[in-house]
Amino acid sequence: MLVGEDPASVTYVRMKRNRCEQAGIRSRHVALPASTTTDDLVGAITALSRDPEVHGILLQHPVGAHIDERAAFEAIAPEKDVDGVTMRSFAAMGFGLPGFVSCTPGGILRLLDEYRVDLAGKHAVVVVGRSPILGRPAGLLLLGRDATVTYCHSRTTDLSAITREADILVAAVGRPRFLSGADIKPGAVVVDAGHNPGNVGDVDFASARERASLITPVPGGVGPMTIAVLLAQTVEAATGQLGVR
Ligand SMILES: Nc1nc(=O)c2c([nH]1)NC[C@@H]1CN(c3ccc(C(=O)N[C@@H](CCC(=O)O)C(=O)O)cc3)C=[N+]21
Repeated sequence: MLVGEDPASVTYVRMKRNRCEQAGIRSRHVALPASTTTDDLVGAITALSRDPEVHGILLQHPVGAHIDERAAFEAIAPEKDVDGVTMRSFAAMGFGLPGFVSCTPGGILRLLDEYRVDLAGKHAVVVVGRSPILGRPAGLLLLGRDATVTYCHSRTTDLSAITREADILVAAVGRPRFLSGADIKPGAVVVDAGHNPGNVGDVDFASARERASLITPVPGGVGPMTIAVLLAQTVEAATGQLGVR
């Protein structure tokens, strides 16, 4: 689902739908005009929430500034919240209870697990931007795995001094090449969750790879994991709703 015509958003929606198709999951793209109001959007999502043919709903963030995005997210039925964006999903994740997680943070954890990155007791620094579905939930998931979590942001004093203490550094700022080798502790694991125009991450890969023991590239790092988690949670939602498990 899409509000407005931001070209990056259009690309992401297309990628997600392609991957659904490859996985045999039918997808419906509900493109709404830029003039859509909060009421229109909540109405459209409520209809999908009630539609028994639909098992998962993703509202592509960000929506236009004139729209109450939170109200729109909350119109997603909890059992269809495959992107983990509702307050209920967020709270469950924060409490370490089962439920759908935000796809990018979920993908980051899957990636770290796959590469056997030890999290317990490690200092994880998450540099957050303005996305409600990325940095904050990523920190909560890391906390749930017993990492010592520090959140940094654009107003953090001496950011680099903190990132240089990170065993695991998650960049989720949304600013191209915001972090580089000088901000990284030698041997750190660097996760670049940034997606900026032109497929540029939040980390300057060339200098960062000199210091990091493991580092995710952009493209080909976190992005495909986001989509993998989306598909996995959609299958889980469908099997749950169809009672086939
Ligand atoms: N409610 C919501 N949930 C999201 O998960 C969400 C969203 N809104 N809004 C937009 C961002 C962006 N996003 C991406 C997912 C995959 C790639 C991805 O797979 N990228 C490829 C790039 C492929 C290419 O263009 O070459 C890669 O990193 O390798 C990128 C970006 C999900 N988002």
